[in-house]
Amino acid sequence: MRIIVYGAGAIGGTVAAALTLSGQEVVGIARGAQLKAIQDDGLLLRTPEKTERAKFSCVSDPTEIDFRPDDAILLTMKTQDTLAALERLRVAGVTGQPLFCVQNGVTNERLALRLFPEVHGVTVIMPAAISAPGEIAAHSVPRHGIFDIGRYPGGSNAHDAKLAEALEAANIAAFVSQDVMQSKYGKLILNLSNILQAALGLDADYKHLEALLRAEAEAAYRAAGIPWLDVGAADARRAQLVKQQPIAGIDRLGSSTTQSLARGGGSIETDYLNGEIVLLGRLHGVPVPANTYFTELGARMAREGLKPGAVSVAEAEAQLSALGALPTR
Ligand SMILES: NC(=O)C1=CN([C@@H]2O[C@H](COP(=O)(O)OP(=O)(O)OC[C@H]3O[C@@H](n4cnc5c(N)ncnc54)[C@H](OP(=O)(O)O)[C@@H]3O)[C@@H](O)[C@H]2O)C=CC1
Ligand SMILES: CC(C)(CO)C(=O)C(=O)O
Repeated sequence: MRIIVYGAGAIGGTVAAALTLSGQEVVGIARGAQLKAIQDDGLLLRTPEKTERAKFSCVSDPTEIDFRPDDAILLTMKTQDTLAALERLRVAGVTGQPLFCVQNGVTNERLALRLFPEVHGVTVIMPAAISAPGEIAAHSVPRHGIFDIGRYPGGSNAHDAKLAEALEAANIAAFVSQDVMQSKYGKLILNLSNILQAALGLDADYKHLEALLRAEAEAAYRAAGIPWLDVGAADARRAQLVKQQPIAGIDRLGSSTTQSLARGGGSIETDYLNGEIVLLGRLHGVPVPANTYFTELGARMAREGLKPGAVSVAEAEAQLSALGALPTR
């Protein structure tokens, strides 16, 4: 098996580097400064314990790859970039190869299954960031992360087992799941806070707003009949396998959404995180004003190039009160 990592950023870069360092054949797909850096000198994987350089082949588009029947393709771009990437895979002649959505949210698998038959979901617990072009900071020890892996929409097959084996050899804890979407819906509840941190800042006190977003999500899930699995603090595997630690010389890590706003690339994943709850609310008649407000705020911040922390908690509270999502003070 060869592993194609499409989107060699924070998660894709960690996975591509760790797999390469374990002896696995990897081809990355990247763009911009990240592509140039990887092509020039590989990817530097920095962890709290060590720094290692991984050299693997990296291209700018799937059409540069001569795909083989036993390739496994990992999608590791943010959700707003998935559809364009899937279309490029189709142009490149990918057909029945397994496609793994190593991404947050629950939209990617459905998008992929429209175009490809062998789609798998992966729930990603892996705090990581691009610290500079060609350099990834992976903050978790003793493992780089925990992945739950399963076939979409349910069950599992030999492709899941094979990928899990390769990831385990690369220090990523991998568990084959018979219902991976349950854990992805659980992870989505955690990711509703991404925009809180991104908009209000790393040190803001937004626990009350987090509770609001989660309560709306749980009401929407119940109305839609969607089961979910708690993969937060209640997940006993975390304490053993993913302890987030600082890396000398690297600034404090923010969520993937904070990273997007800090980079200012003009797009954000919030439409597919909090926006998923907005969609469910609209489909099932459940009021979700707080998720709607933060989804629209995320879009505005990306559009206007606002940096993380540009909005105050008081401003967000005032807007939410006006929408009836919070009691008026
Ligand atoms: N970072 C984290 O700690 C975690 C992230 N996740 C999830 O993992 C997924 C990936 O996030 P993350 O790694 O943070 O994102 P990043 O933005 O760090 O990495 C994605 C990379 O893919 C590149 N890319 C996108 N489209 C293409 C394309 N068509 N061709 C080539 N390269 C492309 C992006 O380039 P460009 O920058 O130019 O857009 C970027 O370098 C998301 O769903 C996220 O929510 C899950 C858990 C933790
Ligand atoms: C939950 C969290 C914040 C963990 O890294 C994440 O999934 C993200 O950064 O998107």
